[in-house]
Amino acid sequence: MGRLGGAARLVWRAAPPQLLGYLANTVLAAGLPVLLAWLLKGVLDTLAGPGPHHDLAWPAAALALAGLVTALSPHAGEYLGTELDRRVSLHAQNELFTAVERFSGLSRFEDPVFHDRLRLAQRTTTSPSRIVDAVCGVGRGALTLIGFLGSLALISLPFTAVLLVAAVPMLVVELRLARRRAALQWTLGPTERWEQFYSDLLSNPYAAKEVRLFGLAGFLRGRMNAEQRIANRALRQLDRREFWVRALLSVLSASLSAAGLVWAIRMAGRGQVTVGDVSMFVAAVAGVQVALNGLVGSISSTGYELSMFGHYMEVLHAESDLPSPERPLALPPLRHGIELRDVWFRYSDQHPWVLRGVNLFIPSGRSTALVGHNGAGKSTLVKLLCRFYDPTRGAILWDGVDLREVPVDELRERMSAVFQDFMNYDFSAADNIAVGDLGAVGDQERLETAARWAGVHGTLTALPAGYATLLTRMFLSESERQEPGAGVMLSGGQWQRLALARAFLRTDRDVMILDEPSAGLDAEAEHDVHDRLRKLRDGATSLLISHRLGAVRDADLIAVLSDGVVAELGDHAELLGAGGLYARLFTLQASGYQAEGSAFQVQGET
Ligand SMILES: Nc1ncnc2c1ncn2[C@@H]1O[C@H](COP(=O)(O)OP(=O)(O)OP(=O)(O)O)[C@@H](O)[C@H]1O
Repeated sequence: MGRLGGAARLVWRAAPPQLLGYLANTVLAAGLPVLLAWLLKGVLDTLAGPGPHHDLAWPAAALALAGLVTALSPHAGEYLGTELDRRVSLHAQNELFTAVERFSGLSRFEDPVFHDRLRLAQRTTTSPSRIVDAVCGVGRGALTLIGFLGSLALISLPFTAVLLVAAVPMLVVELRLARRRAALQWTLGPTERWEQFYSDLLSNPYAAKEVRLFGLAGFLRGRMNAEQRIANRALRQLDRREFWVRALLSVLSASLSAAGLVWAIRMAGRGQVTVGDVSMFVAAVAGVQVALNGLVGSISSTGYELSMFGHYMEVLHAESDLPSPERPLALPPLRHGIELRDVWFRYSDQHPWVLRGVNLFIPSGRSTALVGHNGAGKSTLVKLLCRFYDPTRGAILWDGVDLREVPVDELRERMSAVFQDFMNYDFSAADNIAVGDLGAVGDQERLETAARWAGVHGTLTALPAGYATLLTRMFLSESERQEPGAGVMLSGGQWQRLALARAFLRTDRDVMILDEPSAGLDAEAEHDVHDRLRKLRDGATSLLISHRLGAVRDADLIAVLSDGVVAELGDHAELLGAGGLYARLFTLQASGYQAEGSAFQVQGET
């Protein structure tokens, strides 16, 4: 009932006039067949009586009018139903993604169960209008049924009772089938996700290189087909079961009608009922059966749609993945620094520990660097700083205030970041930068300043439409595709610079996080970017992660993450002197630049 109420409220919020129109049409459609049958009986009985038949003009006109409205009503219903669908779908989709926006962390997006639920919830955004449709179908069926049952009962009460009793197993069976179908949709979730994954890989331009070079297409297609076969097998089983059950029920209902018809004809032959009664009987039996079938179908599809709508409601009412503080504290501007106090973290209870008691103070106004082997947990630490997850144990304190005590949006407003796995948006170059701060949309001066900082301004101005050039060819219309230079693909390093420009839009923020900001850049560009970053980080609070140790050596503080803890801490000279992991890695990297007998040395190293 809760889901039914939820669906009804949603439809009412989305399209009140369309809903009222649809309901009115439903009532009309329900009453018309009964009215038609009675009018026809009246006309036939009058005709069968002694003539002349001057009093037939009005019933005939009413019959014609009822016939006309009967003919128009389904079209009106279809139009109103489709319009209702459209409006409800838009409204429901908007509500769904507003709810998804509430999940401020990342864990839900990494949870397959959540993905299955979201996929079904997206698919059921038209469910509310279908539920209304099905409930209307129930109402319409019930009204028609009552009308015809009343009419049939006047002719044969026992036959009416038999028809009604025969409907009970039909209803039970249909409800069970509906429940099975809804359950199957849920069970097939992982299969459908795999299938989607393979089909995306086969058409994704970013995957196309490897798929072609390694000859993966046939392999992926085979796996995709295998998943589809698994789903088809399960669906086919259910379809077969539905077919046999429904065939059996149809035979039952057809036999009943035939028996009734034989009985009515014999009665008329004996002169015990009129011709009009026979016509009424035939119309009523057909009407009752159609109405009963419709009613049972509507009840079962209401059940199915309500089960599916449950996924939508679950997403809508799911708790946020990050608990929000009951009495949030204001986040002060960072004065002293951010402290990680005995931070332990693992992605879930089933995952191993990534951080095992990290203690680190990131001082305000200073540059800190974080280094360590692949998989040491550097990016994880960054994600904790942005509060994409909460520490499993321990706390992160912003000038002594626990990050869990402040509104997460406020925290993120204070940060600027370039992530290791930054996004390439299929937008224009200008919008690709502006997403770093939506306040900069259309502010060409700000965008250009950020692009200059990232050293990408020249590249962007040289594009066919400058900053307005679309950085994709995926969304161009047929005519746009013909234009030379419409939709340009950037190189990896150029994308990296755009990601940097995005972060540079936020230089006024309290903390700047740079996770491998120069990974895709050529040597000159890397040198240039780090030069700029050095200037930018001077006097600002920043955290730089880089495997290029030459780039982190200027940091005021370098932390080495190893085995889930900060194993070494100090500036470049101190860490080199300590002769630990940092010294080993630095020396190893530096040796790569020192060709034997070459005059080239890593800057500052002798
Ligand atoms: N979303 C996730 N779910 C589960 N495990 C994860 C997730 N992200 C990372 N990990 C695991 O956490 C560990 C630390 O990963 P992280 O990305 O933080 O390392 P890193 O130090 O940044 O590595 P790299 O230098 O290669 O970028 C790895 O073992 C990784 O497999």
